[in-house]
Amino acid sequence: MSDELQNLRNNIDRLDEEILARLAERARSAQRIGVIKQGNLYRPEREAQVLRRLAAANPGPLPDQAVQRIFREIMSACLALEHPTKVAYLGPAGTFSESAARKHFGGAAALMPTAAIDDVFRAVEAGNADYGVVPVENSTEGAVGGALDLLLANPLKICGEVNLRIHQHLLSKAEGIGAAKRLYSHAQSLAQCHEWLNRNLAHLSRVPVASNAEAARMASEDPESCAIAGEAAAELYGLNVLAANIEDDPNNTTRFVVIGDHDAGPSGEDKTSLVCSSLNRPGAMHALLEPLARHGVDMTKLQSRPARGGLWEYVFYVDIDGHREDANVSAALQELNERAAFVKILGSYPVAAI
Ligand SMILES: C=C(O[C@@H]1C=C(C(=O)O)C=C[C@H]1O)C(=O)O
Repeated sequence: MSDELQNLRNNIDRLDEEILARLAERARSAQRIGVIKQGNLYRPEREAQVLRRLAAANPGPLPDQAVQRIFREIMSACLALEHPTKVAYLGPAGTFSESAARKHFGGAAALMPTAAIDDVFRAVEAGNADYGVVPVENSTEGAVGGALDLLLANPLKICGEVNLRIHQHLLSKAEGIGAAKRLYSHAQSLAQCHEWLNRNLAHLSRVPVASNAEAARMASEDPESCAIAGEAAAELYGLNVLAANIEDDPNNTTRFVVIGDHDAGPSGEDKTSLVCSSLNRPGAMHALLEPLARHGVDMTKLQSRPARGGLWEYVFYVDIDGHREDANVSAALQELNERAAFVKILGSYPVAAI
């Protein structure tokens, strides 16, 4: 081995020991904070601030995202010293919801798969999980209506958001597509790859199933089939990737929200989500949203859903920039409240840091 190589490795060994000693010191500080806080240690706003500060201070050559992923894991491990955070998600193992939960809570969290989205809400409400992660919208396919309805009906709060780039792969137990007779996937995933499928596999019958992880499981038992699912499902079920990244939109992204029994404190870069309905008279919708513009509050999402119980009546899901405790947001929300037939604040939370 050359002297230079040996020297560099010696240097890395010494640095690793320094990093390890500092990690231990950091973990002890987090433990002491746990004693002072007594109770729930997790603070989404503080974690977002840590990740943003480190990205801003990053001297390179590691990219900001790599630095943030490393520190996400450090915080996850520090938090687990108290007790591993229990997070419910729409299962089974291998779904994109699982990847979103991992991305947000890190490797030390205890993830709990559930059979349906409403079970995620139930697990958190019953205290069987500390938090839940649910998909709310996809950049190709739009709103996940069921999740929006549950957010309205449920007392839980949104305390975070996760954006996950969704890469879809064509998977099979077989080495090639030649013998395949069926294609399994979730309807959302089939829709996200619609054009690619029409161009490349128009002859194959498409079978929608409960989740893409379930599709991967079925394909693992049936070599005459293939599935569309993500990397996590491919690994879990030992499938070959016959074609990678087959989503039609190269920016295909799903937005998830984190739900818990409280929302988050202000982090300096926040969003607030609410649901409202206007009085049923001309110009009511404009009157409802006008205070936002007047107080300089940016609206980043406006989505309507049919209101349960009234034919052709709608509720509106609104996301705005800022925390509900920020002066301009608080003033705008108070006026909106006076003008609306109904308002529910779903929560304020940090803008996704990674
Ligand atoms: C240590 C704290 O508690 C938790 C652990 C954090 C960390 O390891 O940096 C950050 C926020 C909390 O989720 C804190 O509030 O500062």
